[in-house]
Amino acid sequence: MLKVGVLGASGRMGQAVVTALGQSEKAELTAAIVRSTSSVFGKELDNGLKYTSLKNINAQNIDVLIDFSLPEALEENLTYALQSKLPVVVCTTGLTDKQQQMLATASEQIPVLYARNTSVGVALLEQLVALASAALSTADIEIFEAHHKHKKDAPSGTAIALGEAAAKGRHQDWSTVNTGVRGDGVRQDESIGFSVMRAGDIIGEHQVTLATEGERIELGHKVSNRNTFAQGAINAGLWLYRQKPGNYGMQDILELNKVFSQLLKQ
Ligand SMILES: NC(=O)C1=CN([C@@H]2O[C@H](COP(=O)(O)OP(=O)(O)OC[C@H]3O[C@@H](n4cnc5c(N)ncnc54)[C@H](OP(=O)(O)O)[C@@H]3O)[C@@H](O)[C@H]2O)C=CC1
Ligand SMILES: O=C(O)C1=N[C@H](C(=O)O)C[C@H](O)C1
Repeated sequence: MLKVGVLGASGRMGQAVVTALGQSEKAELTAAIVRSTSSVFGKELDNGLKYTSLKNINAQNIDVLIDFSLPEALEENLTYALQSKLPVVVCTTGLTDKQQQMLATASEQIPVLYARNTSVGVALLEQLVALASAALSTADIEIFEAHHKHKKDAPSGTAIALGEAAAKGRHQDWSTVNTGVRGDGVRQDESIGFSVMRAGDIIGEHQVTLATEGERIELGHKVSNRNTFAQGAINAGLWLYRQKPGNYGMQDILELNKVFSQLLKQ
């Protein structure tokens, strides 16, 4: 059994991972990690473990860390992973460029998998978007995303990843074409803009539109249960535990790059 430490264990996603681990035959929860100021700190979980903080855990009881906390916690979490030489699956979104650089630097010493969306469907969608963007090289590309009213970052990490995939399909520099959330003004050619909805309990929806005069393609993905993300993160942990230090993504696990390049050769 893979021993998993969950960072941000009290949150919406942390709880989904805790539940999924309780039902897994391949991985188990060995540390439910929260801030020492968390309202659940010290409380007991169903399996008898207590919510604890990084300062109080024993790294010997952990094979891999899964991080579903918030960007504010990234540095402390990564420092712990480095000191303890533990692989870490980072699922937090809204990271700054500097924080993403921290992940790259850490990956020289430990295996790091950064997944802004751990679902299989979004990993595939990224490939489809890159392909469609390359094939319809003059189409206008816009990205819509919808999430629950508690979400803090916008556009979502997934929406940004889809924008990056679209730019990659056209060999464009993302920072040049990224226009952020659309506002006033006429659309500039090649710009990629975002529309954002925050409402109710929407778990996560994304749609990429490629529009030309007279027609448009819409590529989308909807999640109806957080277990989808939780299972993806656990599978990522099971895979990452066997890897050497390096910077990985969901594409590496699913080997989608290989599938697509073989398909395109036919
Ligand atoms: N990659 C993916 O597939 C997905 C990624 N996400 C991302 O995961 C993250 C968490 O989402 P969600 O579960 O909805 O968020 P929640 O707000 O429900 O949970 C956040 C968690 O982080 C903890 N936390 C908050 N602030 C700090 C801090 N300063 N230091 C340490 N821990 C802190 C909270 O603990 P407490 O307050 O108890 O101390 C809580 O456990 C977000 O970035 C979200 O975008 C979400 C879904 C899927
Ligand atoms: O905060 C969320 O809930 C989600 N965040 C991720 C993101 O920002 O892309 C993934 C998912 O869509 C849910």
